Amino acid sequence: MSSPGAVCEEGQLSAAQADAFVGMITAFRDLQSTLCLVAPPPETMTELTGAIENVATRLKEFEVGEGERFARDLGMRGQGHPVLIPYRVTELSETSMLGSVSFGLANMGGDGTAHGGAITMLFDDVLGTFVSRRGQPDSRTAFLKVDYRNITPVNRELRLTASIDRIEGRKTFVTGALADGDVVCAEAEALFVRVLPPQP
Ligand SMILES: CCCCCCCCCCCC(=O)SCCNC(=O)CCNC(=O)[C@H](O)C(C)(C)COP(=O)(O)OP(=O)(O)OC[C@H]1O[C@@H](n2cnc3c(N)ncnc32)[C@H](O)[C@@H]1OP(=O)(O)O
Repeated sequence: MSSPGAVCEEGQLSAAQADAFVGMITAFRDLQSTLCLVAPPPETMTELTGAIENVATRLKEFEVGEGERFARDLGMRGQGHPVLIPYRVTELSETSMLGSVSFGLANMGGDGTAHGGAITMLFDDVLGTFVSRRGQPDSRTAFLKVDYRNITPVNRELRLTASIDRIEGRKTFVTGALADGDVVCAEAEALFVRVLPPQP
């Protein structure tokens, strides 16, 4: 499966490495989504479990230390991580961000709608990355409040916004929203606190 074209700004990977890694992650996401749709016979599941275990065993040959792991290269906005939700940023200023996101079948809770936990994870990642780039690097989520205003459909391009509302010392207060056209799906409010050495 081909990748959608990795965004690797500020990352440490070359374009070729990023494209190949995102291609692998995209194939893995397709596997996760497909697993949510099927009802195979037991012998087929046993056979395929072996195939999946073989892939994991092969990949373990390439384990590296924390600073060298491709999935840690967060310049790829969720694209380069097997569990995070990939999103795109279309406009970025010092205090605001506009982007888009589409939840996949692997993020579904039920009836074609996104799982609430997946929505919260998206906000944590989007707002945390935004704060790190535009507010204060090395910040951690102190609190994250999410209001689920309407159902969030999967397999649909949604509008994603974020803004830094104020910075007080180590504290950055930020808000975000997810919308399907004119319908607000969810809103988030969060505080990120810059950690002090020797905090990990
Ligand atoms: C380029 C891409 C890069 C990479 C970008 C990375 C993107 C990924 C983002 C993911 C982010 C995460 O998920 S991070 C993982 C989830 N979060 C965590 O694990 C954090 C666990 N908690 C902690 O480590 C700690 O509690 C901290 C660091 C948040 C705060 O501890 P601290 O440093 O000792 O600070 P502390 O004195 O307690 O608080 C400092 C100030 O914040 C306030 N404060 C602290 N917690 C709260 C709170 N829950 N609600 C209200 N206010 C709070 C205090 O009142 C105080 O205000 P005042 O008295 O000064 O006024």
